[in-house]
Amino acid sequence: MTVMVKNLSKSFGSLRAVNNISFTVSKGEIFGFLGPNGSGKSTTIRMLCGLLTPSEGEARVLGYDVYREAESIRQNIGYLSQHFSLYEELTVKENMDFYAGIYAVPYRRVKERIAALADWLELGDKMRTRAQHLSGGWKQRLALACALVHQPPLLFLDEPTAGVDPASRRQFWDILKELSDRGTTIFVTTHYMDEAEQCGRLAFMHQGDLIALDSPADLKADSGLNSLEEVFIQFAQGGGGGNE
Ligand SMILES: Nc1ncnc2c1ncn2[C@@H]1O[C@H](COP(=O)(O)OP(=O)(O)OP(=O)(O)O)[C@@H](O)[C@H]1O
Repeated sequence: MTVMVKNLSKSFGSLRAVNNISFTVSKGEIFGFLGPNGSGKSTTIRMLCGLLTPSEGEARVLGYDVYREAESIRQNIGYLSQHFSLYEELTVKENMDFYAGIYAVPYRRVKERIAALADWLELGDKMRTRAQHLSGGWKQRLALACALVHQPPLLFLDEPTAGVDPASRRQFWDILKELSDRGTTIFVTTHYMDEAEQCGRLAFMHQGDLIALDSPADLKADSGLNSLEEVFIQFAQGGGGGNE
């Protein structure tokens, strides 16, 4: 099991941001994590990435315990958020080199690794371009390359396509699908329902609770609604139709 979460909670003072959630994610799955603003998605991701200590419950990521082995989790996962940090003054290649260093990619492997990623993500003719001169879609693609430079078996994406144009978003999802076909597990939050539709399973968060977890097709069938958009709105309004 790539991710195992059992009765996990996080409180900030009297606010219960994540309330007793449980689920598992299997290798190679594209797992969509949905919910309205403030429902606890980022807090959950931060706990699973080893960036925030839970208040209660259990979680293991790639077999590592989130309480005792947070550093191992951070070194072995890929993480990309909407606020991806590229070094604007550095070129595409220098950014990738920098992240290879952060993730301790063995020196003798760095060159081939970067060349393979550049080739696959079609960054080859932009290697000497400074990040600041790239468009939004290309910046995001470079950020993905940086997040993959250590070949993580699990990639966390927190609203990775916010502010990216539709064509680039579609290309980005083609890349995610290819990654998943190769066995990389993808854990992704999004507010775009066309993206949610591409996930194998979707989890819905509502005020810290996990209120539904199923495939897009079964979520629609069980609620009797035609679109994920409608399912989302129903869950967001009252948590109705959940399986708890
Ligand atoms: N460090 C913190 N201290 C206090 N409260 C926090 C902290 N981090 C998050 N919260 C609160 O916890 C709740 C859940 O927030 P979280 O960011 O996990 O939601 P989200 O589902 O990711 O929302 P969004 O879609 O806006 O990113 C919110 O009420 C938020 O204000």
